[in-house]
Amino acid sequence: MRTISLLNQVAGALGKSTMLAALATASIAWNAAALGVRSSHNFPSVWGQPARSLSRGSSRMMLSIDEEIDFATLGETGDTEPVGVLLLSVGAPETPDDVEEYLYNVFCDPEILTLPPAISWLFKRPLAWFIAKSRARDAKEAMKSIGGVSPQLQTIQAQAEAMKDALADRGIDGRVYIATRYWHPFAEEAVKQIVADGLNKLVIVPLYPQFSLSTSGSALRVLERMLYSEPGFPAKSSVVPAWYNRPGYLSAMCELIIQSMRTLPEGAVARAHILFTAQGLPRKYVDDLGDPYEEQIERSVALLHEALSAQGFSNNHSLAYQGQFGPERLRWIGPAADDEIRRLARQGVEEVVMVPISYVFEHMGTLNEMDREFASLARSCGITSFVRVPTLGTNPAFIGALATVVAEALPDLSRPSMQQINAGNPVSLNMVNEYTRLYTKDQLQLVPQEQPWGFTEQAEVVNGRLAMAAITVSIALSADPTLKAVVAMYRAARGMDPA
Ligand SMILES: C=CC1=C(C)c2cc3[nH]c(cc4nc(cc5[nH]c(cc1n2)c(C)c5CCC(=O)O)C(CCC(=O)O)=C4C)c(C)c3C=C
Ligand SMILES: [Fe+2]
Repeated sequence: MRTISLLNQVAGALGKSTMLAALATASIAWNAAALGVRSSHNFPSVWGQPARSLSRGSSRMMLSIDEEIDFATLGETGDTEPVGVLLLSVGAPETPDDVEEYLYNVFCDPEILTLPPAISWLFKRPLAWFIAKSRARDAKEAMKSIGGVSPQLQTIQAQAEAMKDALADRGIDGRVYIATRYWHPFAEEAVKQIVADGLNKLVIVPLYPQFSLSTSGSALRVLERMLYSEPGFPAKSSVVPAWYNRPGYLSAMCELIIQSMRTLPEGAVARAHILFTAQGLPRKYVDDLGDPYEEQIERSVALLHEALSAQGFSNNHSLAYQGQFGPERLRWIGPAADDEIRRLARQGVEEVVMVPISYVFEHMGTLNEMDREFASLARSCGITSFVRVPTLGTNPAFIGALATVVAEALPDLSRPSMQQINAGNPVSLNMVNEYTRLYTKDQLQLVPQEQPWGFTEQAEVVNGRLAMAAITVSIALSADPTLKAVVAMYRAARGMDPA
């Protein structure tokens, strides 16, 4: 189980019993804090999560790969009403000082760290805090090593600007907004602006070419809740969950790959091995939750290889994954990129062109992991030429592809949902919900909500119990009322050696 594995990871560093005691103590502190203290920080997109996921289990969305869609025939509405375009991404800390809080937000995401609902409300925030604390130092160092700032938001802002122009070129009055999952601007901030701007139409485009529950899925879940709970949320909205197979994306990628290949020493181009890399994902997402990410990554590679071959670059190629973390036994989709580099070197490969296919902006994973760690590993293994293909950024062909993706979504928006029902067409379950009012605002509030440091009914009951327990324990330990003593008692009670 993912959760247990992460617990084990932390436990590995501290010793299981110490960690349990620390967690229990943190939990007491947290719940005690819930008696009236509210953080000065606001993390709307984290706090807005229901404790129980709305669609865990077998009803998970599974995207099928449909090669038959003729994208060129979509679009063309002739409608001049302004359209909101909401770009979704991960978000990055602005400075090294933000790192801990940012990681806390990441690990509060139930799509990243999933706890059983029965204990989630009690342990999730202390556990997220604990993991964030234990990862923060390395993450801060990594951030400092790339100049102390992640270029992510700046690039997305430039992408948004460029998209506005590309949409205008297509006759669309697009207003482009940004929502990042774990840092500002959060989805709530973006939606507030969209509502204030009075937009009636919205196309949501995750800046992830391939769909994963852990990325686009998580961000869309937040927006789905807002669709039902935010007055003024654009009445007509559409999502493009994945665009890894769009011709514009593929040709922009090919262009960048070929440019990088041409920087290789003369004569080496044909010999170079193209190593496609993608962000890793715990195998459990694919095997147990039906995450289509791995399948879409593999399809991206096949399509890119096909497109490159058509331009005379039918080089040997392979696929590997990066960014894995956690304990050894947490299985990730593979192979891992570092293992693949070693394997290629063992086979005598001397030129490697590494292509990141799941990111569309530079960030820690490209600037630190690829440019420093993988490049130095490749050198030490005897690979003489190692070239990393840049991410798409504001590449005009790529921005054009995204603008086309938006244009293609417009006919969907201009068809009111009731029209579909009246026409007797099949519609999504969401649309049925809309019309049967399965989700009303009141009903939504019945879903247990995660709260920041404020009151929840559960927290109040537990606060009472935990406060009593804490008072009892501190009286019993009045000679030495410290965590160390609590841990010692805990270990003694379990018949363990002293820590
Ligand atoms: C189990 C944990 C994680 C999964 C699964 C995951 C999937 C995933 N992530 C990206 C792209 C990015 N992730 C970023 C940050 C980030 N992601 C995780 C964890 C998981 N991601 C963490 C803990 C963090 C924080 C940084 C770190 O400690 O590594 C970023 C932003 C980085 C930056 O701007 O500096 C990106 C981009 C994809 C595509 C993906 C799909 C499976
Ligand atoms: Fe990530």
